[in-house]
Amino acid sequence: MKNKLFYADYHIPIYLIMKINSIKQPLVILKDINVKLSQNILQDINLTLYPNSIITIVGPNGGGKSTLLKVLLKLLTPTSGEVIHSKNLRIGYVPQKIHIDHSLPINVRKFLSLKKGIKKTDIEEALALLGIAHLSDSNMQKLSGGEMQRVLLARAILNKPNLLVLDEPTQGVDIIGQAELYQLIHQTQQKLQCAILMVSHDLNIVMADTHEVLCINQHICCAGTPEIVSNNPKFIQLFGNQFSKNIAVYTHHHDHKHNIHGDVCCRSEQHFDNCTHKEQ
Ligand SMILES: Nc1ncnc2c1ncn2[C@@H]1O[C@H](COP(=O)(O)OP(=O)(O)OP(=O)(O)O)[C@@H](O)[C@H]1O
Repeated sequence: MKNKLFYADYHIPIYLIMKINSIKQPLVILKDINVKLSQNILQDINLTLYPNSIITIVGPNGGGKSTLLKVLLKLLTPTSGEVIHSKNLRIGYVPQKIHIDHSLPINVRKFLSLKKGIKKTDIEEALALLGIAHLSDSNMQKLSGGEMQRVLLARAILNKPNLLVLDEPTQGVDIIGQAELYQLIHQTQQKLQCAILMVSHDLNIVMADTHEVLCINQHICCAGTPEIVSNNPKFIQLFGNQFSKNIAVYTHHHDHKHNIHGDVCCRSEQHFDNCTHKEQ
C-alpha cells in the first residue's frame, strides 16, 4: 500500500512537489474554458498541467471528459476561454476510439510508420518499451483488445512526448489486462519522464500512481489527491459511498494537513475542519 502523502516512488512529500511545481513552467494552461454545443458541455474549467504530473479525470458518462481532452489538444475550439501550450510541448494521444478500415490490411509496423517523420529506430524503441516487439508483423485487425491498446500507446510515444493524453486507455481490456496496462503506462511515464492526463473509470486501480484527481461533470466538481477527492461529498454523491470506500482502502489515513509552507497544522478533526490552510 502506498503512502499517498508521497509522490510516486520517489518518497518526496506532496507539499514539496507543489512547491517544485510552482517554479516549473506549465506544459498547458486552460483558462476559463466553456463549451456550448446544443447544450452546455463544459463550464468554467481552469486547469494547469505541469511536467511529470499524473492527473486522472473521472466523472459520469456524458460529463464532458473527452470534450475537455479535445479542447486541451486543440482539436475542438472552446466557445470561450483560452488554451495555452508551452513552446516545448510534445503531445502523445491515445483516443477513446480508433477506426481501422477492415478492407485495408495493415500490420503494426506499417501502422506506426504512418506517423510523420518517424524513424525505424523510433518504432523499434516504442515496441520494445511496451513489450510488443513480437507483434510488429501482426495484422492490426487480428490484435486482441489489450494488444491494440499497447500498439496505440506505442504510437502515442513515437515522438517522445512530454505529455501523454489517454482517453480511457483500457477500453476493451479484461480486468487482469487492465492492471497490467496501467502498470505499463506508469513504467512508460517513468521512462519518458512525461506528464500524464488520463480519463479513467478505474480510479481504484490508477489511484496509487495518480497525483491528482479531477472529477468532472460539466464543471470541476472537486479536485485534489485521490484521498481528498474520494472523501469529498460531491464525489460520493456522483459515485456512491461504496466506490469511495473501495478507494479508501488504498489510501493512507492521516490526522493532519500541511500548510502552504509544508508545516504540519490542524491535528485534530475539529481543528482540521476549521483549518484555513487545507491542502487543495
Ligand atoms: N459534437 C457534439 N455535438 C453535440 N453534443 C456533443 C458533441 N460531442 C459531445 N457531445 C455531448 O457532450 C456531452 C459530453 O460528451 P463527452 O464525450 O465529452 O463525455 P464523457 O464524459 O467523455 O462521456 P463518457 O464517459 O461516456 O465517454 C455528451 O452529452 C455528448 O452527447
